[in-house]
Amino acid sequence: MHRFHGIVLAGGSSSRFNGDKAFAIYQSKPFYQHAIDLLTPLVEQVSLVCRLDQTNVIADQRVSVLTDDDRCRGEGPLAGIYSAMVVTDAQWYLVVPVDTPFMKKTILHVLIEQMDPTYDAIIPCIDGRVQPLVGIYNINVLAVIQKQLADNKRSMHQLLTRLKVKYVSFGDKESSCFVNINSADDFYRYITNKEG
Ligand SMILES: Nc1nc2c(ncn2[C@@H]2O[C@H](COP(=O)(O)OP(=O)(O)OP(=O)(O)O)[C@@H](O)[C@H]2O)c(=O)[nH]1
Repeated sequence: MHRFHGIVLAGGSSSRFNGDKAFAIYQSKPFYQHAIDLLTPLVEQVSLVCRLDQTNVIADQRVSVLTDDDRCRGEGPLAGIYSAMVVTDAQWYLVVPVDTPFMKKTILHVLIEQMDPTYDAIIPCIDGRVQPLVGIYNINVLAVIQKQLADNKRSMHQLLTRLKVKYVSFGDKESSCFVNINSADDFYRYITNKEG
């Protein structure tokens, strides 16, 4: 068993985006590569969990490319976390979504510093808003996730109510790191408009 594994969640349907968010380009690099760059120096191994149709396009030697387990394929971020945990062997999992291209290592370092074996998860909060897609989860949560999925409860927030969570607050200054690109409008507002 290794200690620390990274998970990039990339298998969403991008239904609010014009195209596949995983391949959207920011600073000349696809979003999925930003996420891999972020995790690679921090963990022992990285898994990227995506849809079947993405597997031929994702090219990065640094990661294991996985798809969702048959039992929960396409059932949301919880399915992605479950699918990586069930085929890997680690104590802790550092999770990032593919659509937060401004996330910084410094934020993840703060979460790592807060790791504590008496908790199930270490999760950031911005202005009291919980951000469960970026976080550290103990392997203990696998059984809880499995039960949630079996009960058709796919909400990450709902998962957190079942766990012992250490919340880590970040200030306003860091809120830009958590910006989520969901729509073409978000892409224009935060990327095209700024990059010119
Ligand atoms: N592996 C996997 N990842 C997922 C799944 N659903 C969402 N994700 C990822 O989880 C993160 C957050 O998901 P959403 O914001 O809902 O993104 P999305 O589902 O692609 O977008 P919408 O269809 O617009 O909701 C993104 O990084 C997605 O790629 C899934 O079923 N499996």
